[in-house]
Amino acid sequence: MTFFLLPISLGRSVAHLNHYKNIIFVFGLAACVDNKEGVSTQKCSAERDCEKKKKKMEIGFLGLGIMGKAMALNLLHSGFKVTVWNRTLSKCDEFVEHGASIGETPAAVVKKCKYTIAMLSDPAAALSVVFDKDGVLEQISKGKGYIDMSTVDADTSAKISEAIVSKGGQFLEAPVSGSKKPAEDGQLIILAAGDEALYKESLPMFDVLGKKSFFLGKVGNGARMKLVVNMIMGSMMNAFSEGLTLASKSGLDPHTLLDVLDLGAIANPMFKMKGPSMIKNNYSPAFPLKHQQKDMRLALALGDEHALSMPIAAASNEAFKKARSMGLGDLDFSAVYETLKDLEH
Ligand SMILES: NC(=O)C1=CN([C@@H]2O[C@H](COP(=O)(O)OP(=O)(O)OC[C@H]3O[C@@H](n4cnc5c(N)ncnc54)[C@H](OP(=O)(O)O)[C@@H]3O)[C@@H](O)[C@H]2O)C=CC1
Ligand SMILES: O=CCCC(=O)O
Repeated sequence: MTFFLLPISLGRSVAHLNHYKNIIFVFGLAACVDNKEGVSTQKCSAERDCEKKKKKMEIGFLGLGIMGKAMALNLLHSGFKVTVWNRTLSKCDEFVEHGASIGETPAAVVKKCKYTIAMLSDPAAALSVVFDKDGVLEQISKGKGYIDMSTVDADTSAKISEAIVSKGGQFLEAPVSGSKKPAEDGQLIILAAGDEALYKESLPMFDVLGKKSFFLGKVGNGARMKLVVNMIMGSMMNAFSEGLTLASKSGLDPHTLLDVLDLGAIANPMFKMKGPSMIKNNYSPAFPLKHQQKDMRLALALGDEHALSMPIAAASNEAFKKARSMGLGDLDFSAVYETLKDLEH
């Protein structure tokens, strides 16, 4: 632990508090705590050095959707210099008032920045941003790193990695666990794999974006881990929806079901957070259902590779597909609950 004097600053917004999330106040002294697999803000000998390091890091950010927006804002509020790009370019404008620059194309962003992060919807988007005209590949070169944090399959990640490395660049996949709120609060769980040197260089950024980073080895392992986690999550959401529906059909109060669940062995943050809004039919999107169905599909493809029978995941995928066919793809993935109500009529 490194101790240093810190001026006490109160009354900041949550985003600004994110700077200090690794800092514990002890009688006017503060300690940088290592909570990131052996690496964290303690790498800097003092907060002053961390700030200098951040200001020197020119970071590109591609994809300002639900997750990308929160992540790019956290980087900006933590003192990084950030250049943003989004396919719908007008979404970049609001970032300028937070100190960001705008890049006209992915290539322009990579040209300007030593490190570029991408947070895009799916494999097609991740490939397009790299390989299409004005894409990342046109400007990636030795000394530049590309960090794809989108949820994609291992093959997509490998294709991108090979292309980046063939141009002399470094590649890291780093999908995340955690949704809109953890992204806003800098509390994501980062599942990185690929170039280990780039992983280590990325830790000052990951310290801002997440609460824990894992380095999982070769390219593809981050994607695989993420798909396994989301396959479990999607299956749980379907079991939960069936439980809520069965409780209602049986004349039980679904709120009481939530209370019972929360006290027992299967209590979990997802039931606790999503349950009350599901009961109110509120599906304001944190994790869009279309992305959850994409993840189920990709996880099932991973199961195919290993001839693994996954009947629960397969049934859950069908439910998410049905929800998409009902026009619910842009709502939160908890809207899969609606498919059961549809069956009631
Ligand atoms: N939301 C969540 O809770 C979580 C999401 N994820 C994953 O993170 C990624 C982003 O998710 P999220 O932010 O929710 O998604 P959004 O749908 O909110 O944003 C998707 C982003 O991808 C861009 N995009 C889509 N298609 C293309 C394309 N062909 N070319 C270039 N850009 C494209 C969109 O641009 P445009 O604005 O122009 O449409 C937008 O910036 C996904 O892979 C998702 O699975 C991971 C953890 C949690
Ligand atoms: O990919 C989305 C994951 C959402 C979550 O972990 O809550």
